[in-house]
Amino acid sequence: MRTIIVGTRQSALALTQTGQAVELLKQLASEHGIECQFEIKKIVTKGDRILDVTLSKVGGKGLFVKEIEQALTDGEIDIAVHSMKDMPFELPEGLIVGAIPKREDPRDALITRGAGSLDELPQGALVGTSSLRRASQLQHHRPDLRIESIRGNIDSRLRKLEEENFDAIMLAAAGLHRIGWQDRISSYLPPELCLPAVGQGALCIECRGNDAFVLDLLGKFQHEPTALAVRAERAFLGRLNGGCQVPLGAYASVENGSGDEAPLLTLTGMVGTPDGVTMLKETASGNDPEALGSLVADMLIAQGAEKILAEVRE
Ligand SMILES: NCc1[nH]cc(CCC(=O)O)c1CC(=O)O
Repeated sequence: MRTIIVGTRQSALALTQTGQAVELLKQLASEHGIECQFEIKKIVTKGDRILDVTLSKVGGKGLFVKEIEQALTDGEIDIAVHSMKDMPFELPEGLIVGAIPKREDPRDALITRGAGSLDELPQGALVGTSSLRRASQLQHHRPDLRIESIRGNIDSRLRKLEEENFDAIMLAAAGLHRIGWQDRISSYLPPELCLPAVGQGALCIECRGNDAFVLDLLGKFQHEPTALAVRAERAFLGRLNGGCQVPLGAYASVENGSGDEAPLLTLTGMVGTPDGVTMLKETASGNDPEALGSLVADMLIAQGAEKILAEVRE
C-alpha cells in the first residue's frame, strides 16, 4: 500500500491545516477505493528560524515554502499543504499544484483590545501589521492610525497584541477559523474596505508532476470555483510581478454558470502606496481567469501601478 508523506511547517496553523487536509484526503481515498495511508513530516523553514527580521528584508514569503519544496523534489515528502497566499508565483521545475481545495473565508479580521470595528478604534490608535497591503488600505480609510510592524506566527502575534500595547492587529480570518480561534475576532473587514492577499483563505496542495498516484487522488480534492478564482488572482499577481511583499491585493468571486454556461468571474485588484494616500482599484468580469487577471492588472498599470510597486521594491 502506498504511504503518502505529507510535509508541513510546525506552526499551529500549518499543523492544523495539514491535519485537516489529510483527514479530507483519507475520506476521499476511501470513497473512491484508493488504497493509501498518510504520514505527516514536520519541516523547519528559514522563515520560521528568522522570525525577528521583517519578512520583506530577508527575501519574502518564498522563505516558508522553499525548503518544503526541496523536500518534495528530493522525494522526502510526497505532498505539501501550503497557504495559497504564501506561494511564490512560479513553482520549481518538476513540481505542480495538485489541488486547490474549497476556500475558507478570504477576509481580513481585526482583533482589538476594547474596540469592535475599525471605525470604533480611538483616534491615533496603534495597529500591528507587517503587511504593506493591510497598512495601505487601513491608512487609506483611517489616516490617523499609527501602524507598526508585528511578526511571528498567529499565536505569537495575538500574544504581542497584549504585551506590546497594540490597540489592534490584523490577521487573515481563515487562519483563525482553521485553528478554532474565531472568538478572538472583533470584526471582519469587507473586501470593499480591505482587499485580501492573492489566494488568501485558499490552500495549495503541491506535489511532483510525475506522481500519477498522488495526482489522481488530489484531483478529487480540487474545488473548481476556488481554483478559477485563485487562477485569476494569481494571473493578476504575475502580471504585476508581485512576487515579493508589495502593497497589492485581489479578490475574485465566482458565479456558477447553470448548465453548460461557463462560470463568470469578477475580479477586483488594488495597488496602493504604503501610506494609503494613493489607492488604485479596478474591477472587471470575464470567463477566462488568466485573461481577466491580466486585464485588471493592465487597468491598474494604465494608472501608474508599476511606478508605485517599483518605489516600494527599492
Ligand atoms: N502570511 C502568513 C499567513 N499565511 C497564511 C495565513 C492564514 C490565512 C490564509 O490561509 O490565507 C497567514 C497568516 C495571516 O496572514 O494572518
